[in-house]
Amino acid sequence: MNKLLEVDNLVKHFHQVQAVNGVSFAIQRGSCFGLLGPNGAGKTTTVEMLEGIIQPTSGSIRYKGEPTGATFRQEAGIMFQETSLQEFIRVGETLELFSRLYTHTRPLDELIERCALAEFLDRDVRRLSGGQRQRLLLAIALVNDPQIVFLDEPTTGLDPQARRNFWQLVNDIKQEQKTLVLTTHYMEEAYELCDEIAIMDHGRIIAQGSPRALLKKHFDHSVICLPAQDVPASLDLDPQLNLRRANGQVEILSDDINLTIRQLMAQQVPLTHLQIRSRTLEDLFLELTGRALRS
Ligand SMILES: Nc1ncnc2c1ncn2[C@@H]1O[C@H](COP(=O)(O)OP(=O)(O)OP(=O)(O)O)[C@@H](O)[C@H]1O
Repeated sequence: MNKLLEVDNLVKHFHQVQAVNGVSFAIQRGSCFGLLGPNGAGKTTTVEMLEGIIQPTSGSIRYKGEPTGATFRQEAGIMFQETSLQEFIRVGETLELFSRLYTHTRPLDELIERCALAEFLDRDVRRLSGGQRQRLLLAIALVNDPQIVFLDEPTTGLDPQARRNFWQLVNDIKQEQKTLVLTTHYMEEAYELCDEIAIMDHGRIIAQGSPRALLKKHFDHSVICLPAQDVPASLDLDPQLNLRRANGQVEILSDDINLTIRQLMAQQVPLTHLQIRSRTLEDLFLELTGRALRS
């Protein structure tokens, strides 16, 4: 049995707010499954139903083929967005406190090394940087040596370097064959970490698959980027080409780069600053919803 967690037609209504509107998916053992979407899409509500923190209005969740219960609670690790860490205590004491909650735990020394916490063990948890705090929260999620780990927007607010360091940690955990469920606003993060993603909007899944397969299915185009001042408003291109102007740039979606460049040259558009990029998951989101992921 390769499916560790199966979700069928999950719905959650908060009075008149329809936060989650019937989502279904299965998460394979040892994979990283990502839920992506903008603020309010329903990611946290979905994950909190999976974690058992809130009850679904309807729908089912099965872990190892059974409704989630005591086994799931012992075998799941949760990295909360805002775990309220006990104030006035130190990092090492915090880990000890959480490890006492479980019958089966992972050696703390190993966790401390894995999450690079050795230097901060005696530090008050209020004095940690954003990256250090996230590493501590991850260590807490791993304290019971879970088979499935939930990471809810684990890198929100971190600087790019701290984010990349955190990704390395998550990749190390993946190597241990743990199953991961990740929510994120960052398409780059999903591309880097996830084997499969579900893109959510308005409480529904609007696209699902591996990041590469999704890009391949939806896009066989490249994007030609030019400074806006180099591209005259009167430019006459193939009418099927999609051209958009934003932030001082012109972006042209093209499925035939050679032809598009010939058309630009024929109209004396300077190409000194031309750049060509592949389309990203960010573009995919824009295409599917007509909105940018981060507004
Ligand atoms: N306890 C609640 N009571 C009422 N409405 C809620 C509650 N929790 C969430 N919602 C609403 O449900 C919708 C989905 O919220 P949710 O937090 O799941 O989205 P999200 O995709 O996780 O967003 P974010 O990225 O901002 O965390 C939103 O409209 C939100 O306002």
